[in-house]
Amino acid sequence: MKFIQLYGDRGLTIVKGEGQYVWDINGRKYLDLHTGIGVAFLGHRNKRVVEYLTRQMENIMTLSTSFSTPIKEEMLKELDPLKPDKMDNLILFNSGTEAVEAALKTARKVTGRKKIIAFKNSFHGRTAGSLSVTWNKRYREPFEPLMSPVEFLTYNNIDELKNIDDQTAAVIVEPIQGESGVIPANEEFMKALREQTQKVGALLIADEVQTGFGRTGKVWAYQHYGIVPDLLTAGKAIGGGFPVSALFLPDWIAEKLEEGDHGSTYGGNPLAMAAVTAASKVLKEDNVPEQAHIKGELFRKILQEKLSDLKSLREIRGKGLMIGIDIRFPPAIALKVMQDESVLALKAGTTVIRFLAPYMITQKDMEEASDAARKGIIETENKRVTH
Ligand SMILES: Cc1ncc(COP(=O)(O)O)c(C=O)c1O
Repeated sequence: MKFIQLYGDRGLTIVKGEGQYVWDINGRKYLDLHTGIGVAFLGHRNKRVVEYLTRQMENIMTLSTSFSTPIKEEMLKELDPLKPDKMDNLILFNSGTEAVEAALKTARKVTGRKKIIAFKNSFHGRTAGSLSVTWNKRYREPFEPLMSPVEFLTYNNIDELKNIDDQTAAVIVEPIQGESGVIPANEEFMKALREQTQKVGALLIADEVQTGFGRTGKVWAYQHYGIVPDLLTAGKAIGGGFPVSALFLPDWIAEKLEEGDHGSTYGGNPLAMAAVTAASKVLKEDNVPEQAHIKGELFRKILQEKLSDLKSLREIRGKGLMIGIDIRFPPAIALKVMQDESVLALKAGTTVIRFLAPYMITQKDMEEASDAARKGIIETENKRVTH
């Protein structure tokens, strides 16, 4: 039997992970800034997460949310101080795309409207609903017709926000566009977006599957912008490595959802709840958002120092530990060179090397990663000249 490779094969067999490192089958150690596309933000096999999952496995692993179990209460208690402003309710799913599907359905039900607005270069997932609000035609077009009507506006363009009208159910936005190249929204844009959605009665969905749970230096990235969205989707980091996602919602929206409106067999299973409980504890006890802020600043400074003389460097950007190095060229060669230097990173957009580091990354790790990036970029420049 063959496993279908929907993501490019990196040619490595990984057998172990611990903190910010992974080891391959030959015992070679790598600094992991790929982190399963941002999932292992709390490090591989975070002790607290392993402890909670192990304990939960000894009790009960699977249970429909029709039944209650003590870990649910514990999770709600631990998550409460971290919840997005005014969002006292949550529904659990298993992947980011599912949380987005639920957000879109909820917006339609609550507003009675159909139109969804998204932004150019957005990425929200690859199931039918989330794919319809994902910008990349290469992902979208072979599967059309998808959900409609959907309109794409230019990210960070305030003028175009007037297209959000009283037919609009919701606007979905990434506070920092991740997949398309680590592109932060600017503050005036987010403020104007909040104002316009409020004016016409459209819901504002912050898709924080990649930015959420401390990665950008705040628990939620919208908190950088002095606004509060109506709905928030989270995934990746929130389970400390376990597959789980969430839709957060305020009372006035939650009250309008009825039994049967949505569902998921695995959503809210006891293991996922144990993972979220542990991850929430770690986030608070280790001041993870603050560490991500401080370390992100340091990492960008080191990268600037080591890379700023390179002629292909366009920009080093991001917030906290969500960092993009825009190099004008496709990053494939650079990523391969870095991997050979024992640093795993990933691509974003067409020309960006992306680092999604775990919060326990050290200054030494940052220096090694920056040296590897330098080598990779120089090799890219040389190959582009000679070929
Ligand atoms: C902002 C955003 N939304 C949604 C998704 C989809 O998440 P998943 O791959 O877990 O379905 C991603 C994945 O990268 C993402 O970055």
